[in-house]
Amino acid sequence: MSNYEIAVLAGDGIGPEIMAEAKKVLSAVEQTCGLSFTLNEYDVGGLAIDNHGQALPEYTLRGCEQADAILFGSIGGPKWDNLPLEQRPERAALLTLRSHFDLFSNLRPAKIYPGLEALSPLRADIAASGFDVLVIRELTSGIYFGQPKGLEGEGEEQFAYDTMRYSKREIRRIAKSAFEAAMKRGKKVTSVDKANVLVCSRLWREVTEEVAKDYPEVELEHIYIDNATMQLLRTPNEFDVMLCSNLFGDIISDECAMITGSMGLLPSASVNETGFGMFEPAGGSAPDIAGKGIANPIAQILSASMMLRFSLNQIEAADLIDDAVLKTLADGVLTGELLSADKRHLAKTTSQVGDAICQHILSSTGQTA
Ligand SMILES: NC(=O)c1ccc[n+]([C@@H]2O[C@H](COP(=O)([O-])OP(=O)(O)OC[C@H]3O[C@@H](n4cnc5c(N)ncnc54)[C@H](O)[C@@H]3O)[C@@H](O)[C@H]2O)c1
Ligand SMILES: CC(C)[C@H](C(=O)O)[C@@H](O)C(=O)O
Ligand SMILES: [Mg+2]
Repeated sequence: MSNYEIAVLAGDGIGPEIMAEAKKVLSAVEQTCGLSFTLNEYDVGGLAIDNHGQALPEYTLRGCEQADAILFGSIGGPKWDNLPLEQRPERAALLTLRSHFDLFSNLRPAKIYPGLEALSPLRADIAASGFDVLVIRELTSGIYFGQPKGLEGEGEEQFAYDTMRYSKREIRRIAKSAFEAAMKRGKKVTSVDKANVLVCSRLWREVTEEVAKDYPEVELEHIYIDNATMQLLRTPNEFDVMLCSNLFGDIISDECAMITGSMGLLPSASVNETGFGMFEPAGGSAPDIAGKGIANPIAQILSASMMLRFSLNQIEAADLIDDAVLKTLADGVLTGELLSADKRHLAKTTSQVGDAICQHILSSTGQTA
């Protein structure tokens, strides 16, 4: 029997609530697929600041290094918002983990699920035309990681700046990820940039064009970021794979999440060149709903599925989870944010949605919870 060591970093806000459901799902997968998971839990983020004085304690980092994969919840929240940037959970833990493991390739698949078309803010006839986009976001460079400088100057002349930088090597490897993904999907890459203004974007275009030559079957188109945000709403089914730099991918993926109906539906995989990865919802710790048992656990559960698919090569188990999620949504077992105001009294809790997904997994082999 294959046994996998998973570093589980639930984090803050809704993190522990939705992680509890992903753990249940992994347990259902153990019972049905003959796999075994050792889930090692570590503090991270604000919780780790409170418990250990730093957002990414040494024991957490070592635990991640020893694991086969990292399952991450979400971090941050108002309690830690006033810390200096370099100590905040987002920078000190999340960005450090991404950089430490060189998790440059971030996959964020977004689609409108059957039966949930009415949830999309897209116009009904446009939503009916379909939406199934894979955002490929460069995750370890760009403006997030350019040399940060302290404040300089005085008074009204005081200034701050962040530096956007990209090397050809960094652009080439993320572009390859996008073309490889497009080969398995709709054979189209839309590269998002701001090449009418930014030097980094000019280089981005040049290198992307070079990479495209190795993939003659894949159509490459370029689009400016501002236009991309608009066309996503106007002609969403024109997109297949969207290749984005770090900041543009952050913004585009939140827009894609909302087109599907909820931030709570968007999973993500962040992988390096060896296939090692960290898997986490694209959304955050959602302080506005934390502690109420109403967060949607699906993004976290689908992130566990991406972990099985992309890092552990357990395709059958991943398919089983994805299928169980589809069935649960089709059954109308939905958290409140997926329901219109007049139907909100029918909302299920985080835990009820997790249970329903487990039930579908177990019943696939005739077991019951
Ligand atoms: N990967 C991460 O850990 C991560 C990602 C994004 C933001 N953050 C952090 O999270 C904190 C809150 O950020 P924010 O409010 O800008 O973004 P957010 O993604 O936490 O929340 C945005 C909106 O989406 C909703 N939402 C998010 N996840 C949901 C879910 N599973 N189910 C239902 N609704 C959901 C929230 O209720 C909120 O209305 C900040 O500290 C931010 O830096 C962390
Ligand atoms: C929390 C923040 C640093 C992070 C990012 O910007 O990458 C988040 O928004 C995301 O999308 O994963
Ligand atoms: Mg984001």
